[in-house]
Amino acid sequence: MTSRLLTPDICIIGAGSGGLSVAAAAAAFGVEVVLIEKGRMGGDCLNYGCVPSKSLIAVAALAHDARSGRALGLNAGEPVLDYGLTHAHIHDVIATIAPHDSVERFEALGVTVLQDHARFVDERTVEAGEVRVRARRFVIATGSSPAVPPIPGLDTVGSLTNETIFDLKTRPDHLIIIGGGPIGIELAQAYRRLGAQVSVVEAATVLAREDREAAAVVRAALRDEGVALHEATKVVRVETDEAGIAVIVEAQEGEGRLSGSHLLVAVGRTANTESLGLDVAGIDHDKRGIQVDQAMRTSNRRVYAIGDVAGGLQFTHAANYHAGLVVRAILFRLPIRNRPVLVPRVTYSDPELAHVGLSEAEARESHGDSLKVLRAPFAENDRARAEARTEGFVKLVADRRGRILGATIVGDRAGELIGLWSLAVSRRLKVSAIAGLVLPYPTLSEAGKRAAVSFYTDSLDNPWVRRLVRFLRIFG
Ligand SMILES: Cc1cc2nc3c(=O)[nH]c(=O)nc-3n(C[C@H](O)[C@H](O)[C@H](O)COP(=O)(O)OP(=O)(O)OC[C@H]3O[C@@H](n4cnc5c(N)ncnc54)[C@H](O)[C@@H]3O)c2cc1C
Ligand SMILES: NC(=O)c1ccc[n+]([C@@H]2O[C@H](COP(=O)([O-])OP(=O)(O)OC[C@H]3O[C@@H](n4cnc5c(N)ncnc54)[C@H](O)[C@@H]3O)[C@@H](O)[C@H]2O)c1
Repeated sequence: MTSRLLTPDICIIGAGSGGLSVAAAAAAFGVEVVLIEKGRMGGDCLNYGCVPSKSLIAVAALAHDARSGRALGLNAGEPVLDYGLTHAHIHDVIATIAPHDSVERFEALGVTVLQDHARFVDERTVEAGEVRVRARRFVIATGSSPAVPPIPGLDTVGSLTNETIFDLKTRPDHLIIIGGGPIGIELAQAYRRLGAQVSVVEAATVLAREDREAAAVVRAALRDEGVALHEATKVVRVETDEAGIAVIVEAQEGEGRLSGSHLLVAVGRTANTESLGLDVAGIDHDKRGIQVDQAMRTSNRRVYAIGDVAGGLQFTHAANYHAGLVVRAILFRLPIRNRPVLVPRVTYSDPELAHVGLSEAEARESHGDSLKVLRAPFAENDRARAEARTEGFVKLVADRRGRILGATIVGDRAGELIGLWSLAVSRRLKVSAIAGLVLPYPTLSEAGKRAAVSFYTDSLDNPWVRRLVRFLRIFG
């Protein structure tokens, strides 16, 4: 077999969130780029992740709003679901975005797109089908796949993952979900709101990576809506039964059995490192993914790894952030440093749970007792009251001088509210910057300002401040 040799400046493996961002930016600067994708352009986020899940969540939110209007005097009746149309909506949204990530668009930008499986054959050559690519730099952006836990019976019952659940054309009657991370929780609430019975089996606690108080608010909302949460529960085995699928579980109370129509496995991700030829290319990797330094460089100095495969944060905007860093390094040879603390995250449950910067626990480790924890509950925010969305709070952590170290928001539209705090953390702002902001009334963002203002609450009782105010009165 004769193979064609390409010698671009940059070769990117994987056309998902990370790879496409590198390709688009490099092509915009007129750099020669080869992009290799073995599956669907757009990767997980577009096809099996963010986009379909948020489209489903949007329909579920409409159903929930229709029901919750009753308490406010608006009875729209019980919503009637046509899941066929919900399925169509999900895939219409994917189809609307797909041209932006398509082979056609990238070729029009000047990128050579190869639709094949890529693997390294030596330290500076990648093979994709009949093409060999020798590039000045390589960027591995191969993402991750759903992890498969070693649960007896799992391979025989026909379970779902994020790669298959959005293809269902009918709504599950009883969806059992193994795993209470962001995937499990977002989809549990969505299917429950669409009328399914939903049970979540979680080995530890739901949303365990999040602030405990904030996760408790989401947990309470899910329970209120009728999601059955089984925490600290181990899956012993799964088998088929007359309902469809049975999950045998073990908790402190003893063994139990959950019977459902469908089973979703959402227990984390496995980095896509297999069959990439990493060892022949001298690229170190382990169970978490490809090992990179702070500059996203692998043990092979020609090769960078970004996004889910790089073993750190697994978010679309994290992959985009990594992409921006490596473009700066490869094109302009600028020094770069990956700073995960700047990357916000949002779980799109309702209420949403958003976070950026240090958590309270992390900040306490580095700042000890001098740490200031500032809070404002949405129950005291007028817009939240008007909209009957008073659950949740804003929590800030600041050092003793008021520098903002981190923010957690749980509540309605928390994902939209976290942007301001991302700016505060990345620009090392002090609470005074936010306390001095003029914000429109009535908005949810005022809760954040209120938390910032509370930094000064102590000074209201401070005798020196009071004395100063009395003294200044002398001047008329
Ligand atoms: C259900 C779900 C919901 C999510 N929701 C959100 C969300 O709301 N917000 C958010 O920020 N993140 C979300 N994520 C995470 C987000 O999807 C990922 O973090 C993001 O897609 C990672 O981008 P990436 O470029 O690293 O990988 P991907 O987007 O997965 O792209 C990797 C690409 O590489 C290709 N590839 C792999 N191996 C090879 C090879 N050898 N040769 C050629 N091509 C290869 C794959 O086919 C794939 O297209 C969600 C994930 C899931 C599963
Ligand atoms: N809104 C978002 O940005 C968003 C949404 C979905 C996914 N994601 C990304 O995708 C990643 C993967 O999500 P995920 O929810 O699959 O993973 P996760 O690792 O965040 O959570 C998996 C959960 O499954 C539990 N678990 C593991 N094995 C189990 C078992 N055998 N039985 C019961 N429980 C078990 C773990 O304790 C954990 O709580 C996330 O970490 C996130 O980075 C992001």
